[in-house]
Amino acid sequence: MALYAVVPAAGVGKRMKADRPKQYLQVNGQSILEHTLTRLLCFPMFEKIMIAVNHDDPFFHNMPVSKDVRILNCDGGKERVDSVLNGLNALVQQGADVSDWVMVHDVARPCISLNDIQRLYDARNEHGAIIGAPVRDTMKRTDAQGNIIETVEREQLWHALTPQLAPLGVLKKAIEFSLQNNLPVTDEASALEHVGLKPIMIAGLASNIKVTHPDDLAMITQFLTNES
Ligand SMILES: Nc1ccn([C@@H]2O[C@H](COP(=O)(O)OP(=O)(O)OP(=O)(O)O)[C@@H](O)[C@H]2O)c(=O)n1
Ligand SMILES: C[C@](O)(CO)[C@H](O)COP(=O)(O)O
Repeated sequence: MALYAVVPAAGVGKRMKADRPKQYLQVNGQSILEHTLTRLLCFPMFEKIMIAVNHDDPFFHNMPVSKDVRILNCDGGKERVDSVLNGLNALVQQGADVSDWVMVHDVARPCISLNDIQRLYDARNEHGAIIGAPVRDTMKRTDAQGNIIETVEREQLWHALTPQLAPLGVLKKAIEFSLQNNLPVTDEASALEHVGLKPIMIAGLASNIKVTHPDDLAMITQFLTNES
């Protein structure tokens, strides 16, 4: 069975408060999107990489990486889950089979390691598998005013990261079911859980952070500089 990637990249990056969507901010002379796609392209097993971009995206199609033979693109959607579903449907339209494997990876996670991708692929199963990082700190829940309400048990508590893997048809049906039933889907595993599946957690590098807030830029610059 073939392996495909879907890269949700149609967000606007509100929390980054930048002059452009965060995936187009530059780090070491390249946009975050280029860092991420270049890294995914280094994993030879990806048959095709389907990136979901905003319909009016003024940047993507002018980038050399958009011309790579393995890079396909489709329109993103209102929410991340809609962009992912659009990507899955676009892959099927391009000839992917529902029995093929798909990994979904945020464009905003440029520090993904090829080793983590390989380990996720090696863990492939019908329930799905995701890359995560175990929580390291004591976790607190607060009220809206920041008053600590409780300490959250952190045993077996993880940060869900990406990529997240599943059989393409299984994930597509799980997302469609979740949307039809108004169930919350913030990652692929939550959709799989909604249909009773139990994806496996694979411990990955904590450096695989999602660029979300302005202070994340310094961190990924450090990670990407140290790797090069
Ligand atoms: N409608 C959307 C919303 C998000 N994403 C993508 O989903 C990933 C994770 O989402 P997030 O970090 O929340 O990105 P944004 O939605 O851009 O950030 P914000 O919530 O701060 O606006 C990102 O790669 C983003 O581009 C997407 O493809 N389509
Ligand atoms: C999918 C994800 O990266 C898992 O941690 C995360 O949920 C995406 O960010 P969002 O802000 O929830 O869209």
